[in-house]
Amino acid sequence: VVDRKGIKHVRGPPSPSFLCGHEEAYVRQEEACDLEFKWMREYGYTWRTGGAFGTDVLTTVDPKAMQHIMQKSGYNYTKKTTSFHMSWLMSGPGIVSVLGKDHQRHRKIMNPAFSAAHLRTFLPLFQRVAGKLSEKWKADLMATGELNTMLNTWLSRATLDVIGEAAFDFDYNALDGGERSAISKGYKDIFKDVDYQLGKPSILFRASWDYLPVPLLKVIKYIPAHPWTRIRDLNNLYREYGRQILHEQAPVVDAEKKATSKDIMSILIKANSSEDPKMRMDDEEIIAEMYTLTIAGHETTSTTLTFLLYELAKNQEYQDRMRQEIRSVRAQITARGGNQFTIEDLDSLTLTMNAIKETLRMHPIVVGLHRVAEKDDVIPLAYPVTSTTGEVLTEIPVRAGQVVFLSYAGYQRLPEVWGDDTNVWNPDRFSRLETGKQTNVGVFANLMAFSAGVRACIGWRFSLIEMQAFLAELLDNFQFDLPAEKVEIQRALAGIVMFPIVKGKESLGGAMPMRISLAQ
Ligand code: HEM
Repeated sequence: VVDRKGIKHVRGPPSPSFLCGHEEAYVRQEEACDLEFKWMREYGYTWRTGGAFGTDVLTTVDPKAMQHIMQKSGYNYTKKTTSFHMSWLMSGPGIVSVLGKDHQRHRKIMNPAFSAAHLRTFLPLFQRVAGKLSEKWKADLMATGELNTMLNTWLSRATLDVIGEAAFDFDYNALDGGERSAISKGYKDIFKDVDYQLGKPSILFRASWDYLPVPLLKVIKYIPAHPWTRIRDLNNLYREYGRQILHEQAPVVDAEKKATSKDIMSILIKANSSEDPKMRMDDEEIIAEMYTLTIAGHETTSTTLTFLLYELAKNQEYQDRMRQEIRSVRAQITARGGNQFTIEDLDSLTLTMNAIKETLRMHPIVVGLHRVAEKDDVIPLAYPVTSTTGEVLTEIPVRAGQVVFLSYAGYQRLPEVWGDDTNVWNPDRFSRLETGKQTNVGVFANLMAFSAGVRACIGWRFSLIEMQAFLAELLDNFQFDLPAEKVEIQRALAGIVMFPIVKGKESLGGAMPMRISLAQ
């Protein structure tokens, strides 16, 4: 191994500014991830970009590097201060904002509620909420014949109701727009308000966190200016609800009901009380977990569904085929005297599953993640790159403290892995992919959309079943078309989170106008 100081020998685009590096250009891209798609073509699959304050960031879309960093190195690659502290400001000490041993403790207590067997029990809930959404659309369609609406808003409310009930048996009442939907209003566009189109001062302020002690960072929450007040208000609102929910959840409130409760929080509270007292979560952590589950578990799923239905509106032929497959399985269910899809029925919907995979591939909601090497290390590459001096690099030695950006969006466009048409939404690719030849990464379908390893998405199976159930209900009943008036949808970035907006109407926030009618 050649010992080197830093990664200066790795090629990459020249840094436009010592202070901000490429960070400003990255967050201000018009179309999410166009920059890395360009750099991948120019420099190969691993390159160097500029971070803030003259630092170098190793950026990669290489599957072997991802497998090494996220899957094989345990906690040796940690989160950047800006990212875990931002989560802390939003949610408090929940699973997304704690590190190392604390993270292990949280994860252990949360895992039982996310077992494959337990998640199956949520299917009737997913179907009930999808059915409710369906009824609402049908009622509107009775009056108008055609519904021109913001699809993302409806789906976001539906997935919020789902996560409320699944996570802590709580009715957010978002689909009905009821009183408790204060929280749903509080969440609306939170990522956009906090992270969208950051200017230089915000970028530098956040980058400075890497150099400050964590106790000092805690006072950021008291800064009386946007976006910190916005975060604080939501956090306060949430803590109020959290305490109320925790009280409603306490075993003393209704011991009989609690014994049979299957929501995530009940299982978590049971797992917590059977832990060694030193390892237990306290109330503050449990409330933070509720907030975390709500924020991690609703817009991610609803935005993925939004992009999927957008692609179906553009690909009518696939939409028809998907609907036919759903209806033919539904006919079998009726023939056997049933009235709802079972998990096995949903799994038999190959076209639906392929559409979900393809949407996660093309439109990953979390476009990539930063990690920091805790120790000196050597990162192996599946696709060697050429150094500034013309050497072929098959691995990259890094020093402790090196920041790495893993672009999931970039990896998921590699022609070597996914085929030549990677910029086209083509779900049928998943029926012909030879997965045996690929480097094994991620938790599902070799995608990185749910990340990988010790901090992979805990809710990926939950999300898949939820999406399958919603699609079976919605495609059976409705036809999705682009609006009659042409609008341009852009993929906007808030930090590393992607969401759709209408070009020229950015002030609307997340938006996906859609024309919905009854399916023939
Ligand atoms: C399509 C939907 C989803 C996508 C694309 C997604 C993606 C991700 C990604 C990329 C991470 C890693 C974040 C990081 O390391 O900073 C993550 C973590 C997480 N996700 Fe998801 N997620 C989805 C749905 C859900 C759902 C439905 C839930 C809950 C029911 C959930 C709960 C979580 C939690 C708690 C974490 C933190 C895990 C940890 O740090 O140990 N997610 N998710």
